[in-house]
Amino acid sequence: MIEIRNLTKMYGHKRAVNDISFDVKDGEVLGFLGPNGAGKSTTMNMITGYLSLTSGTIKIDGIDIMENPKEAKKLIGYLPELPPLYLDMTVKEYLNFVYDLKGCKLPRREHLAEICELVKIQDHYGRLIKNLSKGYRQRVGVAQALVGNPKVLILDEPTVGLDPRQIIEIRNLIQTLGKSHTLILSSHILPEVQAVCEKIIVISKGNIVANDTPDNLSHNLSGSNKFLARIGGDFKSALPVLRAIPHVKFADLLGQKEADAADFVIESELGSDVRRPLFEALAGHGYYLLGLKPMELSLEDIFMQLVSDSNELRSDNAHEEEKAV
Ligand SMILES: Nc1ncnc2c1ncn2[C@@H]1O[C@H](COP(=O)(O)OP(=O)(O)OP(=O)(O)O)[C@@H](O)[C@H]1O
Repeated sequence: MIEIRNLTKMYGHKRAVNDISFDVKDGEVLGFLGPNGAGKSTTMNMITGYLSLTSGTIKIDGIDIMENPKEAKKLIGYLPELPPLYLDMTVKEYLNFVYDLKGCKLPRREHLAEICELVKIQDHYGRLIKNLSKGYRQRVGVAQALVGNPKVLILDEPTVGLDPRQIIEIRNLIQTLGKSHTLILSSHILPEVQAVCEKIIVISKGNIVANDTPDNLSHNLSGSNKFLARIGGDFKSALPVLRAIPHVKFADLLGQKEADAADFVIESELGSDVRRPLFEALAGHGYYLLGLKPMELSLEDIFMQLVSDSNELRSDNAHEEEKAV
């Protein structure tokens, strides 16, 4: 649905987005993640046609945003970081205004009523936007993005500045919208992306440093399979048993959590599944496997690792460039 090739944006001499390429499939919910200043908003603004490209191409459903901006923009609903609301309008006036602005051809009353029901603002339809809470204003921002029934929704930091309850409500709304749209969610809040996205792209200093599912990111970067096992019985001599299991590369005692049980960390080689041999070995030696859970890296850990790796890479390149000069 979205095809991005070799996209670059320069602000004068500053390279804000550096030769990035990625696809978003029809119906996919993509998290676009990165620290402040990474180039997220710049990328979103280029995809939505608000900002010109320095080089590269962006196609929405096969339509080139630069060659045919009007047709491409019809396919996109955009909620920028600062929603373009007119505070002195009522919700009704504002959504009708957006409807006219977009040249929407759908039956006006039914279409707007449907949107208000979906984002749950029907009870505030006649109220001035300036009198609404931040959470409700954000819903109005989402509503304007939905006018015209676009196939693609792009939401830039939709929960920034909201209180915890409002954040949960907007996240639930994003989840609902993700079922019927191709959606890009830009954020620097990891749990948010993890909660709603099937795929994650991490951008740092204008470069893509990861493009994968949340599970794969966590799995691949940890470089091994780590488990936390609670073992019952005479656990004091369990370590040699664990270490003798084929493909276990590390095992150690973490601590005693129950009267006759202890927790062990077990790390196996990547690509091997030691859960069954583990069970058999323990049972064979008279131990009880009381619990087994994966200890994958959190997205938080991964994010820090990716962003710092990309910084190291950049400073290496900078040294190389200095040497070349
Ligand atoms: N109009 C502009 N002129 C010059 N530099 C800009 C302009 N807009 C953004 N930048 C710079 O480009 C880089 C990318 O900015 P961008 O706003 O896309 O990042 P971001 O990932 O969206 O960050 P944030 O989460 O803080 O909004 C930053 O270094 C920023 O300072």
